[in-house]
Amino acid sequence: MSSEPRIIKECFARLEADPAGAMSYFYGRLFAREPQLRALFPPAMGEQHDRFFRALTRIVWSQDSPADLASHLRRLGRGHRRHGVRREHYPAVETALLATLRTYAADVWTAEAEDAWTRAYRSAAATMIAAAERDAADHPPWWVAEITAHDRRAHDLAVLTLRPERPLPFLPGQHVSVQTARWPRVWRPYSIANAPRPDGTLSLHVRARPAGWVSGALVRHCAPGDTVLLGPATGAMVLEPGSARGLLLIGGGTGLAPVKALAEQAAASGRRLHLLVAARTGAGLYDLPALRRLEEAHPGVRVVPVLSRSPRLPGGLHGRLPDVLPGFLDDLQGWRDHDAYVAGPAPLVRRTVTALQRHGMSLTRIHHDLLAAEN
Ligand SMILES: NC(=O)C1=CN([C@@H]2O[C@H](COP(=O)(O)OP(=O)(O)OC[C@H]3O[C@@H](n4cnc5c(N)ncnc54)[C@H](OP(=O)(O)O)[C@@H]3O)[C@@H](O)[C@H]2O)C=CC1
Repeated sequence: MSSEPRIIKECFARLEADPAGAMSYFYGRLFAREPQLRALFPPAMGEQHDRFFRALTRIVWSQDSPADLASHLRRLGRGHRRHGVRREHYPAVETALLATLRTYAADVWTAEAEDAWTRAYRSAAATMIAAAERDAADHPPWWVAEITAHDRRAHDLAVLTLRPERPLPFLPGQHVSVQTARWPRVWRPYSIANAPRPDGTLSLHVRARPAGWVSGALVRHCAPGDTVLLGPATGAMVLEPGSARGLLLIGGGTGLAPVKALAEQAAASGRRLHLLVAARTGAGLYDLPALRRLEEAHPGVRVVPVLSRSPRLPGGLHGRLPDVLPGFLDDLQGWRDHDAYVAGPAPLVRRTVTALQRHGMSLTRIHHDLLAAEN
C-alpha cells in the first residue's frame, strides 16, 4: 500500500486530540447545509457523536487491513438502513467530514491529504452502500413487532416476548436493536434469549438502567399489544457450525440472554454443556425455573448458579464468577477442549476471559461480543 494510510492517520490524530469539538463541528456543518438530515437522528446527539467518532476511528485504524475494514463497513452499511440512511446522503457527509479535517488538521492538511481522505471516504461509502442495497433485496430495514407477553420478574427487570410481523432470521447468540414508540430514533441492542421457535417469537431480557430511555420504556411503560421496531439480527457470538465440542456457557445478570439461546440450540442437538449463571443473590436468578426445565429435558445440560453475595444454592457455587471458575474447571473433565461463551457486565466478561486464559484455555475457544457491543 501507498503512504495513504499514514497520511490519513496523521490527519485523524488532530481530531483525536479533541473528539468532542470535532464532532460538534462536523454535525454543525452537516445540519447547516442539509437541515433535513437532522430528522434521521435522535433528539439528544451526545451518543451519536461518540458512535460516529468510534466508527471513524475504526475505519482509520483498519486502513492497512482491507479485509477487516471491508467486513466492518458492510456491517455498518447494513446497520445504517434502520436509520433511514440512503445513497444520496453520503456526499453531504463527505463534504462535512472534509471541512472538519481541513479545520482540525490544518497544520498537516495538504492536497495529498485531501486526495487520500477523499479516496478513502468514497471507497468506504461505496462498500457501505453496496452492502445496504444488497441487504435491501432480502430484508426490510426494520421489523414491526408486537409485544405478546411482558413478564415483570423484578422491579427493574422484564422478560418480553415479541412477535415480528414477518419472520426475522437470526442465530442464537445474536442481538437486535430495539426502538420504542416513546423514544423515536433511539435504538438499543438486546440479545435474543431463545433459539428460533416455530412461531417466530423472540424473548428479550431487559434490565431498566438508571435513567435508561429505552430500557426504562421497555420495562416500565410497555404492555402486551404495544409494538416496537427491531433492527436485523447481528453479532458473531454464535456456535461454530458442525462442532460437537462440549460447551461452557457463562452469563452474568441479563447476560444470561444470549447464552440461554445458545444453550437451547446446543441442547437440542445433544451437545454437552455447562451453563454458569451469575447473580448477586437468589432473587437475581430471574430465569432459573426455565433453566431448570431445560436441564431436566436434556441429560447433557447442567445449570450452575453462581451467587456472589449469598450462600450457594444446591449444585451451585458461592463467590464472584471469575474467582470461583478455576476451581470449577479443575473438577470438569476435558474442559480445555470445550468452547466457552461469556456474556454480562463488561468487567465480568473481561475478568472471566482472563481467568479462562490463565487457566489454560486457548483464546480461540473463548467467545464474547464485548468489542462488538462497544463499537
Ligand atoms: N451479549 C452480551 O454480552 C450481553 C451483555 N449484557 C450486559 O450484561 C450486563 C448485565 O447487567 P445486570 O443484569 O445489571 O448485571 P448485574 O449487575 O446484576 O451483575 C450480574 C453478575 O455479574 C457480577 N459482576 C459484575 N461485575 C463483576 C466483576 N467486575 N467481577 C466479577 N463479577 C462481576 C455480579 O456480581 P457482583 O456485583 O457481586 O460482582 C453479578 O453476580 C449489562 O451491562 C448488559 O449490557 C446483557 C445481555 C447480553
